[in-house]
Amino acid sequence: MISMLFRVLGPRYARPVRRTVALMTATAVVEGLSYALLVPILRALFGGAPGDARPWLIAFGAAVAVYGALRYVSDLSGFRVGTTLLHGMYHRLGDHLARLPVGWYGPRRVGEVSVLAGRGLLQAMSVIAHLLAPLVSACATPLTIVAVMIGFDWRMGLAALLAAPAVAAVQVGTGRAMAAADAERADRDHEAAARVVEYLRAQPVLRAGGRTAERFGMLDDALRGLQRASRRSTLAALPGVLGLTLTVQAVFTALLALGAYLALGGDIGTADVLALLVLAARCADPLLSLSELGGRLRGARAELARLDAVLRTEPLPEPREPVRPAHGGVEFASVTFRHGDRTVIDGASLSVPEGRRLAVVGPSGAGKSTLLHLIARFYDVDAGAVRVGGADVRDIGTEELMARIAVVFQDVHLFDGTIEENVRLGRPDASDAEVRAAAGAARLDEVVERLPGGWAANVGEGGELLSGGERQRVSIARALLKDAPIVLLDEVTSALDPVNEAAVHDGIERLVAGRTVVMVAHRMRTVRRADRVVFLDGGRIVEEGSHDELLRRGGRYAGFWALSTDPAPTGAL
Ligand SMILES: Nc1ncnc2c1ncn2[C@@H]1O[C@H](COP(=O)(O)OP(=O)(O)OP(=O)(O)O)[C@@H](O)[C@H]1O
Repeated sequence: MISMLFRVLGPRYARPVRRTVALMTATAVVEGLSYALLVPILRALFGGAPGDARPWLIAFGAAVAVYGALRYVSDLSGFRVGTTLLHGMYHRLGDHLARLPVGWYGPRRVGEVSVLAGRGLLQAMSVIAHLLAPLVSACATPLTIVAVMIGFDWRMGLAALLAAPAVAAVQVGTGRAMAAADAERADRDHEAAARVVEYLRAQPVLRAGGRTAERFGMLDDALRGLQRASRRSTLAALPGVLGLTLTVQAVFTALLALGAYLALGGDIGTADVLALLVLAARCADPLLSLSELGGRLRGARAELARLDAVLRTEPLPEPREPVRPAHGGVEFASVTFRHGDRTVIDGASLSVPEGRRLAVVGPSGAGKSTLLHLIARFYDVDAGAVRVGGADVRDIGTEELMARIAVVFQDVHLFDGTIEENVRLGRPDASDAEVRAAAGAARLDEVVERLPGGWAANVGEGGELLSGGERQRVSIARALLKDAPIVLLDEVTSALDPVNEAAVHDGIERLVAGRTVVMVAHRMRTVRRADRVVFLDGGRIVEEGSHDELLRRGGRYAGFWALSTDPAPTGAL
């Protein structure tokens, strides 16, 4: 666990943690040594010379004061390192998430990562802020006490030392026995948290479906699963707690018996036995606290493992010697791409010369959006190559590639800020006039005029205060502002109202003018804008040509349009 902790922390934070652990160990040792002074004190008090106890009592007071000061400093250091780490880890996780391939962000990931970044990170980092000091103390203080006992009487000391392997064995056994129950509980916990997020997000759909009073079955199941897993994990912990208590008591009883035996044999004085037993009793508390600490540590370890898994997910490799694309053309050379076992793009080859437009058409699930994602290198291909400007996208630096590509996808995400801030994301250093011009070209200015607050109007979380068509206009304005030579367009499938439809159409016309365009087209009107069309089915390009050629050929493409335009009125396309 310690190596996982240091790996998660990274080299920058490992050193302050090591320093804090050293300070905590020193504190625990001083605590143990201060207890050691009880032996001469008790010896003097019960050995018939109580006056001899005075200097030892003063030394004990001084040792307790040193311990108190060290404890304060080490607790403060643990707390400070914990909070600094928490802050640092948020940044580390955030930076790492920003470098992960966009394709990594599947629908489940959002719930998972939000739980991890919130509660998970807190729990993982609580190891340092709250668990490290008691853990170090629970191990180092008893060991120091045992070392002192060996110094006073090796037989009693060695007998006490036997507790160490016994306690370690119980702890390791409990950890192993609990591993499955703990992992299940942590999984259920994450599942339930993700379902709560899903339930909240699904409110509009549930209400529209009239399921307001009804409970969300999947959430109920997840919560029931969590309850069962928690019960199993609590029950699984019981033998460990009991085992630890019995072990500690057994060792203490053995020490008591050994002390009595030695005292009766005259090998050791009664006062010494009493003093050593008091020392042994001081070991019991920290040892018994191990069972509670163990449970909390296991919980933190599960979160640490999740954090470790995310941090170990490799970002797409950056090229060592990046290549600059020579032009704005796009090419697929025998590209195969799989999602898990499933081949989503199967040996696709195509070419879009600079300034030309390619429409991608095909049934749902054919792989159309994936084709666009591969151009923007959301994922790396499994075979073949995707080239932009003649260069393999894997050989182009991410920034360079992103600078050449503007995307307008169906699900537009807006940040909770003003319209202007959202448009400016396309090119953060654009002048106000450029932002206004792009917004005008996307007919976003009409939306701005209507909104109270105008340009400063807030769009709400995810752009919820704007309609779907209005959000599309923001996305088009962003792409226009970016002024990239290649445009990837995934056409909105849902119907827009006539005003928005016309505005989005106008905006897209301006956006695609003079650029290389690859667009997923769902409407005949969009396809007509393209120079060439590929018809994709099951990840394969089954037909390719101009719209008119393909219609004349009477193949899959012609059949597809016949089917999708009938019985819908052709005017809608
Ligand atoms: N993250 C993912 N993990 C696993 N499979 C995925 C993932 N994303 C997409 N797929 C699968 O890949 C296939 C192609 O998906 P894609 O979105 O490219 O199709 P599409 O032609 O754009 O569909 P539509 O027109 O319905 O949007 C689908 O069967 C989809 O289920």
